[in-house]
Amino acid sequence: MEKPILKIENLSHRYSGTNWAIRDINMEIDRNGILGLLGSNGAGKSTTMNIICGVLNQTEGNVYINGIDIREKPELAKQEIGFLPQTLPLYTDLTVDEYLTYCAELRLMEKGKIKPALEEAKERCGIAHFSTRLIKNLSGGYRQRVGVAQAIIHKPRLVILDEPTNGLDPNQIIEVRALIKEIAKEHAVVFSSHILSEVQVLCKEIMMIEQGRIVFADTMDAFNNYVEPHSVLLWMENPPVEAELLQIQGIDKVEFLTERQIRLWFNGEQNITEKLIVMSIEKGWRLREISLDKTALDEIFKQLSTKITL
Ligand SMILES: Nc1ncnc2c1ncn2[C@@H]1O[C@H](COP(=O)(O)OP(=O)(O)OP(=O)(O)O)[C@@H](O)[C@H]1O
Repeated sequence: MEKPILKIENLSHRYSGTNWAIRDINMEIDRNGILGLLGSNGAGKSTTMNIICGVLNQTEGNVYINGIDIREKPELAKQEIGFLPQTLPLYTDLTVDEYLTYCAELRLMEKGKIKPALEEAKERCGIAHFSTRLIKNLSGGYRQRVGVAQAIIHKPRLVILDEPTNGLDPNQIIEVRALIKEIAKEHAVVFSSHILSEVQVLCKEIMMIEQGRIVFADTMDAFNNYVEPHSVLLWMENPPVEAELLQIQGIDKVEFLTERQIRLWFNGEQNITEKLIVMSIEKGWRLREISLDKTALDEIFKQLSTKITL
Protein backbone atom coordinates (compact mmCIF):
# COMPACT_ATOMS: atom_id res chain seq x y z
CA MET A 1 0.00 0.00 0.00
CA GLU A 2 1.22 3.51 -0.79
CA LYS A 3 2.52 5.53 2.15
CA PRO A 4 0.51 8.61 3.20
CA ILE A 5 1.88 11.88 1.86
CA LEU A 6 1.96 13.26 5.38
CA LYS A 7 1.57 11.51 8.69
CA ILE A 8 1.93 13.28 12.02
CA GLU A 9 1.88 11.35 15.27
CA ASN A 10 1.47 12.93 18.70
CA LEU A 11 3.39 16.00 17.73
CA SER A 12 4.22 18.36 20.59
CA HIS A 13 6.57 21.28 20.84
CA ARG A 14 7.83 23.46 23.61
CA TYR A 15 10.08 26.41 22.91
CA SER A 16 12.81 26.55 25.51
CA GLY A 17 11.49 27.50 28.91
CA THR A 18 7.92 28.08 27.76
CA ASN A 19 4.61 26.23 27.85
CA TRP A 20 3.64 23.78 25.14
CA ALA A 21 3.16 25.68 21.87
CA ILE A 22 1.49 22.63 20.32
CA ARG A 23 0.36 19.44 21.99
CA ASP A 24 -0.52 16.00 20.64
CA ILE A 25 -1.23 16.93 17.05
CA ASN A 26 -2.20 14.00 14.80
CA MET A 27 -2.86 14.29 11.11
CA GLU A 28 -2.77 12.18 7.97
CA ILE A 29 -3.02 13.20 4.33
CA ASP A 30 -3.12 10.64 1.56
CA ARG A 31 -4.35 12.52 -1.49
CA ASN A 32 -4.15 15.82 -3.35
CA GLY A 33 -6.46 18.68 -2.38
CA ILE A 34 -6.43 21.43 0.22
CA LEU A 35 -6.45 21.03 3.97
CA GLY A 36 -7.06 24.29 5.82
CA LEU A 37 -5.36 24.79 9.13
CA LEU A 38 -7.44 27.41 10.89
CA GLY A 39 -6.46 29.08 14.12
CA SER A 40 -6.25 32.47 15.75
CA ASN A 41 -2.93 34.26 16.28
CA GLY A 42 -0.55 32.25 18.39
CA ALA A 43 -2.65 29.06 18.10
CA GLY A 44 0.31 27.03 16.87
CA LYS A 45 -0.08 26.97 13.08
CA SER A 46 3.42 28.18 12.20
CA THR A 47 5.02 25.94 14.80
CA THR A 48 3.26 22.90 13.30
CA MET A 49 4.17 23.88 9.74
CA ASN A 50 7.80 24.64 10.57
CA ILE A 51 8.14 21.20 12.14
CA ILE A 52 6.49 19.45 9.17
CA CYS A 53 8.96 21.18 6.88
CA GLY A 54 11.99 20.32 8.98
CA VAL A 55 12.75 23.95 9.85
CA LEU A 56 12.15 23.31 13.54
CA ASN A 57 12.86 20.17 15.54
CA GLN A 58 9.93 18.96 17.61
CA THR A 59 10.11 18.22 21.31
CA GLU A 60 7.99 15.07 20.97
CA GLY A 61 6.22 13.04 18.28
CA ASN A 62 6.90 12.07 14.69
CA VAL A 63 6.47 13.53 11.22
CA TYR A 64 6.65 11.30 8.15
CA ILE A 65 6.67 12.61 4.62
CA ASN A 66 5.94 9.77 2.19
CA GLY A 67 6.89 7.43 4.99
CA ILE A 68 10.23 9.18 5.55
CA ASP A 69 10.96 10.51 9.05
CA ILE A 70 11.79 14.19 8.57
CA ARG A 71 14.18 14.18 11.52
CA GLU A 72 16.05 11.08 10.45
CA LYS A 73 16.37 11.83 6.75
CA PRO A 74 15.64 15.54 6.31
CA GLU A 75 17.28 15.88 2.89
CA LEU A 76 15.28 13.02 1.43
CA ALA A 77 12.01 14.09 3.05
CA LYS A 78 12.47 17.70 1.94
CA GLN A 79 12.55 16.63 -1.71
CA GLU A 80 8.83 15.91 -1.29
CA ILE A 81 8.01 19.18 0.51
CA GLY A 82 7.46 22.65 -0.82
CA PHE A 83 7.23 25.37 1.81
CA LEU A 84 6.07 28.94 1.72
CA PRO A 85 6.82 30.32 5.18
CA GLN A 86 4.97 33.26 6.65
CA THR A 87 7.84 35.60 5.86
CA LEU A 88 8.67 35.23 2.18
CA PRO A 89 12.13 33.75 1.71
CA LEU A 90 12.94 35.97 -1.26
CA TYR A 91 16.24 37.48 -2.35
CA THR A 92 14.96 40.74 -3.69
CA ASP A 93 18.15 41.65 -5.57
CA LEU A 94 17.82 38.58 -7.77
CA THR A 95 15.64 38.30 -10.85
CA VAL A 96 12.76 35.82 -10.78
CA ASP A 97 14.75 33.35 -12.93
CA GLU A 98 17.92 33.69 -10.84
CA TYR A 99 16.02 33.16 -7.63
CA LEU A 100 14.01 30.16 -8.82
CA THR A 101 17.11 28.53 -10.29
CA TYR A 102 18.85 28.99 -6.95
CA CYS A 103 15.86 27.38 -5.14
CA ALA A 104 15.89 24.43 -7.56
CA GLU A 105 19.61 23.91 -6.87
CA LEU A 106 18.97 24.04 -3.13
CA ARG A 107 16.40 21.26 -3.62
CA LEU A 108 19.18 19.22 -5.23
CA MET A 109 17.37 18.98 -8.53
CA GLU A 110 19.30 17.43 -11.40
CA LYS A 111 20.92 20.17 -13.50
CA GLY A 112 19.20 19.10 -16.72
CA LYS A 113 15.78 19.21 -15.15
CA ILE A 114 16.01 22.72 -13.72
CA LYS A 115 15.28 24.75 -16.84
CA PRO A 116 12.04 22.94 -17.86
CA ALA A 117 10.88 22.85 -14.21
CA LEU A 118 11.51 26.59 -13.93
CA GLU A 119 9.45 27.32 -17.04
CA GLU A 120 6.61 25.09 -15.82
CA ALA A 121 6.50 26.62 -12.34
CA LYS A 122 6.52 30.15 -13.75
CA GLU A 123 3.77 29.25 -16.19
CA ARG A 124 1.58 27.72 -13.48
CA CYS A 125 2.07 30.71 -11.19
CA GLY A 126 1.47 33.28 -13.93
CA ILE A 127 4.89 34.94 -13.66
CA ALA A 128 6.50 33.86 -16.95
CA HIS A 129 6.43 37.46 -18.21
CA PHE A 130 8.47 38.60 -15.19
CA SER A 131 11.39 36.20 -15.68
CA THR A 132 14.03 38.89 -15.84
CA ARG A 133 12.41 41.31 -13.40
CA LEU A 134 14.18 41.95 -10.11
CA ILE A 135 12.02 40.60 -7.29
CA LYS A 136 12.20 43.92 -5.46
CA ASN A 137 10.35 45.51 -8.37
CA LEU A 138 7.38 43.13 -8.15
CA SER A 139 4.09 43.89 -6.36
CA GLY A 140 3.15 42.01 -3.20
CA GLY A 141 0.81 39.69 -5.09
CA TYR A 142 3.48 38.75 -7.63
CA ARG A 143 6.10 38.25 -4.94
CA GLN A 144 3.68 35.82 -3.33
CA ARG A 145 3.39 33.99 -6.66
CA VAL A 146 7.18 33.72 -6.83
CA GLY A 147 6.99 32.33 -3.28
CA VAL A 148 4.51 29.70 -4.44
CA ALA A 149 6.66 28.95 -7.52
CA GLN A 150 9.69 28.17 -5.35
CA ALA A 151 7.49 25.84 -3.30
CA ILE A 152 6.43 23.75 -6.31
CA ILE A 153 9.46 23.95 -8.59
CA HIS A 154 10.76 20.52 -7.54
CA LYS A 155 7.28 18.96 -7.87
CA PRO A 156 6.89 17.90 -4.26
CA ARG A 157 3.91 15.79 -3.23
CA LEU A 158 3.24 18.09 -0.26
CA VAL A 159 3.02 21.89 -0.37
CA ILE A 160 2.81 23.83 2.89
CA LEU A 161 1.66 27.46 2.71
CA ASP A 162 1.76 29.50 5.92
CA GLU A 163 -0.87 32.28 5.73
CA PRO A 164 -0.25 32.86 2.01
CA THR A 165 -2.80 35.65 1.65
CA ASN A 166 -1.70 37.64 4.67
CA GLY A 167 -0.95 41.27 3.87
CA LEU A 168 -2.29 41.17 0.31
CA ASP A 169 -4.93 43.52 -1.07
CA PRO A 170 -8.38 42.09 -1.96
CA ASN A 171 -7.59 41.54 -5.66
CA GLN A 172 -4.30 39.89 -4.88
CA ILE A 173 -6.04 37.67 -2.33
CA ILE A 174 -8.49 36.44 -4.99
CA GLU A 175 -5.62 35.70 -7.38
CA VAL A 176 -3.53 33.85 -4.83
CA ARG A 177 -6.54 31.80 -3.73
CA ALA A 178 -7.17 30.80 -7.35
CA LEU A 179 -3.52 29.82 -7.64
CA ILE A 180 -3.73 27.66 -4.51
CA LYS A 181 -6.76 25.85 -5.98
CA GLU A 182 -4.82 25.22 -9.16
CA ILE A 183 -1.77 23.92 -7.29
CA ALA A 184 -3.97 21.55 -5.26
CA LYS A 185 -4.90 19.61 -8.38
CA GLU A 186 -1.39 18.18 -8.53
CA HIS A 187 -0.17 18.45 -4.94
CA ALA A 188 -1.48 17.89 -1.44
CA VAL A 189 -1.69 21.40 -0.01
CA VAL A 190 -1.84 22.40 3.64
CA PHE A 191 -2.51 26.06 4.08
CA SER A 192 -3.00 28.08 7.23
CA SER A 193 -5.24 31.02 7.85
CA HIS A 194 -6.94 32.84 10.68
CA ILE A 195 -9.86 33.72 8.40
CA LEU A 196 -12.72 31.24 8.52
CA SER A 197 -14.35 32.40 5.27
CA GLU A 198 -11.07 31.85 3.43
CA VAL A 199 -10.83 28.27 4.64
CA GLN A 200 -14.52 27.78 3.80
CA VAL A 201 -14.09 28.82 0.16
CA LEU A 202 -10.84 26.96 -0.44
CA CYS A 203 -10.87 23.71 1.49
CA LYS A 204 -12.64 20.38 1.54
CA GLU A 205 -11.01 19.50 4.85
CA ILE A 206 -10.52 21.69 7.87
CA MET A 207 -8.45 21.38 10.97
CA MET A 208 -8.90 23.93 13.72
CA ILE A 209 -6.12 24.52 16.17
CA GLU A 210 -6.50 26.47 19.38
CA GLN A 211 -3.95 26.90 22.14
CA GLY A 212 -1.78 24.30 20.48
CA ARG A 213 -4.43 21.60 20.26
CA ILE A 214 -6.61 20.33 17.46
CA VAL A 215 -10.17 21.20 18.41
CA PHE A 216 -11.87 20.17 15.19
CA ALA A 217 -10.78 18.01 12.25
CA ASP A 218 -13.27 16.95 9.60
CA THR A 219 -14.67 17.88 6.22
CA MET A 220 -15.76 21.44 5.50
CA ASP A 221 -19.33 20.16 5.13
CA ALA A 222 -19.25 18.68 8.63
CA PHE A 223 -17.87 21.96 9.95
CA ASN A 224 -20.55 24.03 8.22
CA ASN A 225 -23.23 21.79 9.70
CA TYR A 226 -21.66 22.24 13.08
CA VAL A 227 -21.79 26.02 12.90
CA GLU A 228 -25.19 26.28 11.22
CA PRO A 229 -26.97 29.37 12.45
CA HIS A 230 -29.53 28.61 15.10
CA SER A 231 -31.15 31.97 15.57
CA VAL A 232 -32.50 34.76 13.43
CA LEU A 233 -32.87 38.42 14.37
CA LEU A 234 -35.94 40.31 13.22
CA TRP A 235 -37.02 43.92 13.36
CA MET A 236 -40.75 44.33 12.80
CA GLU A 237 -42.92 47.42 13.10
CA ASN A 238 -45.97 45.33 13.92
CA PRO A 239 -44.79 42.04 15.40
CA PRO A 240 -47.16 39.23 16.29
CA VAL A 241 -47.40 37.84 19.81
CA GLU A 242 -45.08 35.13 21.05
CA ALA A 243 -47.67 32.35 20.76
CA GLU A 244 -48.22 33.06 17.07
CA LEU A 245 -44.48 32.89 16.36
CA LEU A 246 -44.14 29.64 18.27
CA GLN A 247 -46.71 28.05 15.97
CA ILE A 248 -44.35 28.38 12.99
CA GLN A 249 -42.83 25.03 12.15
CA GLY A 250 -39.18 24.83 13.26
CA ILE A 251 -39.30 27.73 15.76
CA ASP A 252 -38.28 26.54 19.24
CA LYS A 253 -38.03 29.71 21.24
CA VAL A 254 -38.91 33.38 20.98
CA GLU A 255 -37.04 36.16 22.70
CA PHE A 256 -38.30 39.75 22.59
CA LEU A 257 -35.18 41.94 22.80
CA THR A 258 -37.28 45.13 22.55
CA GLU A 259 -40.87 45.68 21.50
CA ARG A 260 -39.93 45.40 17.87
CA GLN A 261 -36.70 43.37 17.94
CA ILE A 262 -37.06 39.64 18.26
CA ARG A 263 -34.68 36.74 18.26
CA LEU A 264 -36.15 33.45 17.04
CA TRP A 265 -34.41 30.18 17.79
CA PHE A 266 -34.97 27.49 15.21
CA ASN A 267 -34.06 23.92 14.59
CA GLY A 268 -33.08 22.34 11.28
CA GLU A 269 -35.39 24.59 9.27
CA GLN A 270 -33.53 25.37 6.04
CA ASN A 271 -35.59 28.21 4.56
CA ILE A 272 -36.53 30.03 7.71
CA THR A 273 -35.74 33.54 6.50
CA GLU A 274 -37.74 33.11 3.30
CA LYS A 275 -40.65 31.69 5.26
CA LEU A 276 -40.65 34.63 7.70
CA ILE A 277 -40.51 37.21 4.93
CA VAL A 278 -43.49 35.63 3.17
CA MET A 279 -45.45 35.42 6.44
CA SER A 280 -44.65 39.02 7.30
CA ILE A 281 -46.15 40.21 4.02
CA GLU A 282 -49.21 37.97 4.40
CA LYS A 283 -49.87 38.95 7.99
CA GLY A 284 -48.79 42.58 7.92
CA TRP A 285 -45.93 42.31 10.45
CA ARG A 286 -44.04 45.04 8.55
CA LEU A 287 -40.63 43.40 8.60
CA ARG A 288 -37.80 45.95 8.40
CA GLU A 289 -34.72 43.81 9.00
CA ILE A 290 -33.86 40.14 9.15
CA SER A 291 -30.48 38.49 9.68
CA LEU A 292 -29.23 35.04 10.45
CA ASP A 293 -27.19 35.04 13.59
CA LYS A 294 -24.09 33.15 12.52
CA THR A 295 -21.91 32.24 15.42
CA ALA A 296 -18.79 34.37 15.45
CA LEU A 297 -15.47 32.62 14.94
CA ASP A 298 -14.37 33.53 18.47
CA GLU A 299 -17.48 31.85 19.81
CA ILE A 300 -16.88 28.73 17.72
CA PHE A 301 -13.31 28.53 18.98
CA LYS A 302 -14.57 28.90 22.52
CA GLN A 303 -17.18 26.18 22.09
CA LEU A 304 -14.72 23.84 20.45
CA SER A 305 -11.96 24.58 22.94
CA THR A 306 -14.16 23.50 25.81
CA LYS A 307 -14.56 20.13 24.09
CA ILE A 308 -10.88 19.27 24.23
CA THR A 309 -9.55 17.19 27.03
CA LEU A 310 -6.53 18.68 28.67
N1 LIG B 1 10.54 31.27 18.76
C1 LIG B 1 9.64 31.21 19.74
N2 LIG B 1 10.01 31.23 21.04
C2 LIG B 1 9.09 31.12 22.03
N3 LIG B 1 7.76 31.01 21.82
C3 LIG B 1 7.32 31.00 20.54
C4 LIG B 1 8.24 31.10 19.44
N4 LIG B 1 7.50 31.05 18.30
C5 LIG B 1 6.21 30.93 18.67
N5 LIG B 1 6.11 30.91 20.01
C6 LIG B 1 4.87 30.74 20.80
O1 LIG B 1 4.26 29.51 20.42
C7 LIG B 1 2.85 29.66 20.34
C8 LIG B 1 2.38 29.26 18.93
O2 LIG B 1 2.88 30.20 18.01
P1 LIG B 1 2.75 30.06 16.42
O3 LIG B 1 3.59 31.11 15.79
O4 LIG B 1 2.99 28.66 16.04
O5 LIG B 1 1.20 30.38 16.23
P2 LIG B 1 0.42 30.75 14.89
O6 LIG B 1 -0.88 30.04 14.98
O7 LIG B 1 1.24 30.51 13.71
O8 LIG B 1 0.15 32.28 15.07
P3 LIG B 1 0.44 33.52 14.07
O9 LIG B 1 -0.66 33.49 13.07
O10 LIG B 1 0.36 34.70 14.97
O11 LIG B 1 1.79 33.26 13.49
C9 LIG B 1 2.54 31.10 20.70
O12 LIG B 1 2.20 31.13 22.05
C10 LIG B 1 3.85 31.81 20.43
O13 LIG B 1 3.98 32.92 21.30
